[in-house]
Order: sequence, then C-alpha cells, then structure tokens
Amino acid sequence: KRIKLTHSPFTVLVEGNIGSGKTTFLNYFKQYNNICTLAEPIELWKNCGGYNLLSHLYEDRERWGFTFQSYVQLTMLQQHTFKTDCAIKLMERSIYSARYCFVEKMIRDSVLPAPSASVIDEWFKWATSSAMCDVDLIIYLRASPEVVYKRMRERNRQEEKTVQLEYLHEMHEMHENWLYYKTMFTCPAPVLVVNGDLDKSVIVEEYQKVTPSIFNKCLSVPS
Ligand SMILES: Cc1cc2cn([C@H]3C[C@H](O)[C@@H](CO)O3)c(=O)nc2[nH]1
Repeated sequence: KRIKLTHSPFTVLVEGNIGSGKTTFLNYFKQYNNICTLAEPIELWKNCGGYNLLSHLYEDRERWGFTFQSYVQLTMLQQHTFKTDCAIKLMERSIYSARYCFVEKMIRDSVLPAPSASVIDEWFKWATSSAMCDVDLIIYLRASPEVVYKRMRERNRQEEKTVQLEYLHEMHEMHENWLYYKTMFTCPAPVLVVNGDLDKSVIVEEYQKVTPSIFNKCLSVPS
C-alpha cells in the first residue's frame, strides 16, 4: 500500500504596513527556484465577480468592511492551502494579519458590527484550528508611517487615494502590537524584524540577514 507523503513546505509570511516593501521583498526571493512566492491576491479583491471590493472598502468601510474582509479571508485560506512541491512557501500577508491587524482595527473602529465580527472570527478559528494555516517563520517589515505614507502616495494606487497618514499610523500600531511588542494575540511563528525604512538601493543587505533563517530548513549547516 503506497503511503501518501504529504509534503508541507517551510512556510514564511512577509508581514507589514501598506507600503512597507512586501512586494519588493517577495520579488527578491523569486530568484530562488526552491521558493514558491505567493503575492497578496489584490487583483482578486479588485475583481470579485466583477466587483472592485477594495474600491468599495475605501469608499464606505462601514458598508463594505465585512464583505471585503470575508473575501480576503477566503483568498488567504486558498493561499495557505496552496499545494507546492517547493521546499519553501513565501506568502505576502496571511489569514493572521487579516484577523489580527485589519479585522481587529475594524472592530475597534466599530466599522464592523459585533455580529459580523463574530462570523469572521468563527471562520478564522475554524481555519486556524487545523493544520491548514501552519506557519514556520514571520518576516516583519517594520517601517515608519511617514515613510510608508510617502511610498503609498508615490505608488498612487487608485483605491488608496483617500487613505490618510493617520490610518497608516493606526495600522502601524496594530502591526507593532502583534509582531513587535506582542501584547495582543499570539504569534503563530517566530518573528524576524527587517528595517522596512531602508531605501531599495540598500535593502538587499538587510534581506541577506534573514536569508539563512528562511533557508535554514533546507541547508544542513547549523543556523
Ligand atoms: C490580509 C489582509 C490584507 C489586507 C489589505 N487591505 C488593504 C490595504 C491596502 O490598501 C490594500 C492592499 O494591501 O488592501 C485591507 O484593508 N485588509 C487586508 N487584510
């Protein structure tokens, strides 16, 4: 009887505020063929059955908050359960940052009514209670709100036109509470902090500080 080898890759999350450099980080690691990189499925959020949920979100957070985060949670679950033969899976954001940063913020701002928050939380608890969303390492791209605000403006994403510096400050605090001070919620894996304020021209050296930890599962050398 053949035994079914279920290969579960060493799973790494790249977490950080809007504009903290997650896509740049992900693209750097595309050069390794034993890494499967999964970018944030923002194109799905911009076209769910033809509807741009991201645009709706920023137009009216109270009205579309649940709709948006409900779909985000589905798309993140799809990425957590995405099968790959690669030794390493590198994901941009996760079901965890969805719940602990974005949904939590909406709950605190009363953007999400409590009954809606409960539904999202029940899905989250179910999804994370099994091995579907296991994570081995979190890379926290820690950047200052002023720096990410400037980058967000330069990137000039249509849907983010109305996003203010204040919101980025608040989202920074949510990430700090979860990943740096760890005062809120549990971290599903060890966290390595990367200085997200560094300019693109020098940030590769910063990436190389965490590369051994990302490959440690594959290299026999002691980490
Ligand atoms: C997991 C998760 C990602 C995510 C992104 N966003 C927003 C922030 C950015 O403007 C855009 C792309 O990350 O989507 C959100 O509101 N809620 C989210 N939840």
